[in-house]
Amino acid sequence: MARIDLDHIRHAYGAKPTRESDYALKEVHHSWNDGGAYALLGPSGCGKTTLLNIISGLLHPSEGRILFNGKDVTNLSTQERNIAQVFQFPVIYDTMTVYDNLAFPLRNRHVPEAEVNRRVNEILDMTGLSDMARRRARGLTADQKQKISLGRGLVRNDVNAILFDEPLTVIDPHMKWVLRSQLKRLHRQFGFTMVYVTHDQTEALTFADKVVVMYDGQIVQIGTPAELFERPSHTFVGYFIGSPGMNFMEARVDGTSATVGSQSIALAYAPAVGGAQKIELGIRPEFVRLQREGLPVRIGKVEDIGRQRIVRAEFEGKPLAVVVPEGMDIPADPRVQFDTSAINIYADSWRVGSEG
Ligand SMILES: Nc1ncnc2c1ncn2[C@@H]1O[C@H](COP(=O)(O)OP(=O)(O)OP(=O)(O)O)[C@@H](O)[C@H]1O
Repeated sequence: MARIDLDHIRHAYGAKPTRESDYALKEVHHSWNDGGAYALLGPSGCGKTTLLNIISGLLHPSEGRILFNGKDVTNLSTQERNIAQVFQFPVIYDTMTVYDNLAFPLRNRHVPEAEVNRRVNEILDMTGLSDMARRRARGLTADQKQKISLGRGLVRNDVNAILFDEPLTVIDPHMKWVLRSQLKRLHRQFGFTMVYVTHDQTEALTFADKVVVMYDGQIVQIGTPAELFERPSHTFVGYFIGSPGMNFMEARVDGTSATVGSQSIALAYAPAVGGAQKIELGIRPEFVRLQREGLPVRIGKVEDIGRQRIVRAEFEGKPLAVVVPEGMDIPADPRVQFDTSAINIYADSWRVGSEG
């Protein structure tokens, strides 16, 4: 397993990039821990696959270096980097049996047959494919084939990293959940360095120790699920993580007080907003309360989503989502209160800490 250093990596698909917007991947400079489980999360086109392909060696970055355990592998092929990959669609040998497909990566490296047998049986068990071990892969369904692909990715224990590119797309929803939990268990057991690309936040948050949120060719935050929820570094993270996402309201800030429209809201700290052009107050719908006391608000639609309700309200002429937990009443003429400790302040889209 390996620690992965991304050293000032940039990538442009076009020949002579001149402007920042020419780069599909803007500067990425990070270290990923040996044995970490990382999810690359972001919308379509944000650069996830580009970054994954740079790590795997399918793509040579326009600029920068990539290191595995301190060794520069930028010019090495995928095979020389010794990594396993699982793609969105199955990559298997149709004419081989399920067993032989799983054994292939091990036999290729001359692993003793007794060890091959032990590891293949473990993977067959994990993927629920034991009953069809002796069948040829050709006749299997798409999700069974994809389970073989996953198994082939997991069967070796000597790889530097395992890279997954939206591997569960073709798997049915229940099996998705099962495989995700098994991946997590395997990770705990064997400590593989895993990088998992997805645009599905549930998938990312349940799989990873660290979620790498990408937006417009940049990594905007690397954090635990709790950090992404409580302290989004960028407004995109606030908006993208959570359902509904964070509320953002344009504000003015003076010391420990923010003003939204004509209302003043107390802050827990004095944010260092400097000369920012746009200042926003961000608060998750879970930390907004509808009570008898507080600031004026207009209630719009109330959506009942089972264990809680989402209230679509208007605060100072701007939309405000509020999550009302089960068993909590909405008063007849409600006013709104913001949980001070849950307020984040953003200057030109980036979260700012306290002054001084
Ligand atoms: N081979 C290519 N040639 C030119 N541009 C490309 C190529 N591959 C990707 N791009 C562009 O680079 C940007 C990043 O694409 P990338 O596939 O890395 O994003 P992604 O986050 O993986 O998206 P998706 O979730 O849709 O796979 C996009 O604007 C895309 O159009």
